[in-house]
Amino acid sequence: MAPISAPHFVIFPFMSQGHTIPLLYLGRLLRQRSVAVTIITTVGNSPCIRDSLRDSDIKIVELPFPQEINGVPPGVESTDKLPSMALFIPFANSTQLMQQDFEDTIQNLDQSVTCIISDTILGWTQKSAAKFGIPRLVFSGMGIFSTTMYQILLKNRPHAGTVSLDTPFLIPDFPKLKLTRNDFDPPFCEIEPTGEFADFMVEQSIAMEKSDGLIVNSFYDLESIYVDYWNQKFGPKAWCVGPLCVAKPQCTTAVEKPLHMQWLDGKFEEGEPVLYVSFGTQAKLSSEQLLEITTGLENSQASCLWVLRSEGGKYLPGFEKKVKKRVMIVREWVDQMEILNHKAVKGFLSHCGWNSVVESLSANVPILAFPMIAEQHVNARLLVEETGVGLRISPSNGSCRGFVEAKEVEKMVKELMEGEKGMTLRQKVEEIREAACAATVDGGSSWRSLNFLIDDVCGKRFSQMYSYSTKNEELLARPLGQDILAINSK
Ligand SMILES: O=c1ccn([C@@H]2O[C@H](COP(=O)(O)OP(=O)(O)O[C@H]3O[C@H](CO)[C@@H](O)[C@H](O)[C@H]3O)[C@@H](O)[C@H]2O)c(=O)[nH]1
Repeated sequence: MAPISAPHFVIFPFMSQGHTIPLLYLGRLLRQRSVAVTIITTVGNSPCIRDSLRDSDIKIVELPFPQEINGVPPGVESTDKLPSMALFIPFANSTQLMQQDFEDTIQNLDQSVTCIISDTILGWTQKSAAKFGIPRLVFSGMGIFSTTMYQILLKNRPHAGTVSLDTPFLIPDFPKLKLTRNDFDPPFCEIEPTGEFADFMVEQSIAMEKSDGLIVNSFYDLESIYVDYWNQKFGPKAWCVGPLCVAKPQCTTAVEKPLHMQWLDGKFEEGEPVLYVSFGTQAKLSSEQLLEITTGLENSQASCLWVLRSEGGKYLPGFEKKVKKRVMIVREWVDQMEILNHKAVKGFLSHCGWNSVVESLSANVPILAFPMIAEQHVNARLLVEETGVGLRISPSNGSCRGFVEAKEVEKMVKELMEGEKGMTLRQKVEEIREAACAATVDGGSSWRSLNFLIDDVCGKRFSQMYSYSTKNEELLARPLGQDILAINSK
């Protein structure tokens, strides 16, 4: 009889906070199902990952990050530390130089590899997976609505006849949906996208199509028609296994509450609702835009907790003094989930990065959308027009993309925090939160989807040996018999 061996998934996140954090949660969910997990990362990113997984037995393997990459300062191994997003392509392309080390690692791990889960931006890993005959599942970090819209744009070109970036066009098969080219980030807003970014993304897209599945940090009820559509028209098969943030462990060690959490406690005691403000880890605001936002927040009279690290310190000292009682500015990394789940937080002024979206909805917090880059404008459409869980701040030029004035920020913050529209949103957000919870508990759609995914990758054998449960934290997948055959002997 072959040796007993449980499935072993190798997870290789892209070096970017918004792409890594959800995959660490996924690793935890796989561990809860008795799947062995190895995370591949770089030397520079590993301390952070090790710290975040310190309570877990997930294995972490470090590979050296390529050196002397055109324009990328030495030591920068994560996109949020890039001095400019213009360096994104050299940074992302340089990861291909890790291929040999990655393949050596795959071959030399103690346990044979059942499946590779890697980021869409690490498209080259598809070739490595194919070389060893290992299934590769892709993770892009995006929701399936935006993924589908980008794919429709690429394949069906519904925007081909538009005269301007703001001319609305219909989306085939979705007659109620209208988008503009400005919903898509450059170069995809062009009718014929060209250049190194376009070429790079087409390459990643081809690698995705050759892969064995797409893991989505979402849940079926949130984007059901787009999940079905994707699975019928495109592929690879989308597995909605989120919100992955449900796997975030509770902090059990007694640590002193950070000042901003104490401030939130105080606001809650005063009965003062708080707007949480954060624009994620990648977007950069111009100092002019920052000034409009600060003025708008100040005039709205709302209490705000604003996480603002690198952007425009130039304008903020004065602002901080003026609004000291109502606005708390935090300049370091925060536990965003903890903030969103605080009882005082009643709204989120957000850039609509997908993780922030799912975290906010899971915490029952409606969103005031201020999209900036990447697929965030498309996410904002989903939240505001498709799902009714958000309001949107509109630029003054009538487009969905452009400069936002202070009076618009003020008006929309008031509407979200005190207005009727804000009230209506809250009911819808509550419904979505309930659906998100239902999806992830035992028997829910995401819970089942992850179990089916494991079965699918393991050739249906795993569930015959294990009954899944996420309730027992000690032994979450219960072996039904002792004679477990090798699931993936090489
Ligand atoms: O101080 C902080 C700042 C961020 N976060 C976390 O960092 C993640 C940020 O992710 P996201 O909200 O998606 O923002 P970005 O990092 O900007 O996301 C990039 O990646 C996402 C996933 O692909 C895309 O949806 C976005 O458009 C893209 O900008 C979330 O889990 C946050 O909870 C913290 O915990 N503390």
